[in-house]
Amino acid sequence: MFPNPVILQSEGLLKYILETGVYPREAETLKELRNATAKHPLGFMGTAPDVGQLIAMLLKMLNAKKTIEVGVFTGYSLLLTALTIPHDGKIIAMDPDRKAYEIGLPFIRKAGVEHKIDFIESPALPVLDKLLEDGENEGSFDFGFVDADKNNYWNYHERLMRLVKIGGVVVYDNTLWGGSVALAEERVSEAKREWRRLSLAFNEAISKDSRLQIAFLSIGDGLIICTRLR
Ligand SMILES: C[S@@+](CC[C@H](N)C(=O)[O-])C[C@H]1O[C@@H](n2cnc3c(N)ncnc32)[C@H](O)[C@@H]1O
Repeated sequence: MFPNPVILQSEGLLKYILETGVYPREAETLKELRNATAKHPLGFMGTAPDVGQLIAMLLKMLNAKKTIEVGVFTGYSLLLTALTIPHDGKIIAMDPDRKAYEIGLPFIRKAGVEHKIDFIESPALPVLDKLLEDGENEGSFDFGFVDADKNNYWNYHERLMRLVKIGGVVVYDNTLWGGSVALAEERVSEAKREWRRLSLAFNEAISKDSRLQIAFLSIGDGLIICTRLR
């Protein structure tokens, strides 16, 4: 999500990073999608552009061709992924909110990458289960990005650990939940408490998961990058 309370960096520092190294290199269609999304009633809750830059680098380093996207919204991270993977790459993307996806669709079309996207209008869990029913999908994905409902993060994790190949990467967004994970509960607004609790539980569980190598970062709203080791 973006903009967000910045966790360990001042707003000035983030502004400096974005203006120096992120916005000048951001694809025009991504910029346009981001601006169009700002008019959404919920504002721009898409992936932060600096997180997007990191994701694009990971995708390139992995030579990712087949990816999963859980939580599309208007498609900032989806378009970013589609622009980064090769011409014959494929993204299976899921979100129950088609209306939001349609706000970003003109920019996906303009970028000429729609053919790489299989958008499924549905909550993600049944889609991931369906993919797993076909044994051929197990261990076949290079990359997954999760930016959706917190209460299901661990359910997504269990499934993605089977869908992503050994050596593949899964990235979880919003793992610091506005910095609330580092605050005492009484200092957090009622509205944020439940997802703070879920974030704490998920972060602890993933930190103990011996199947993974992880990098836990304070970029954007908090990011955990996991490599499947076995
Ligand atoms: C923070 S937004 C995703 C932002 C997106 N990555 C981007 O760059 O614009 C979270 C999205 O998760 C979606 N979502 C909520 N529950 C979901 C579920 N059960 N399965 C899949 N997506 C879900 C919401 O509809 C919303 O569009």
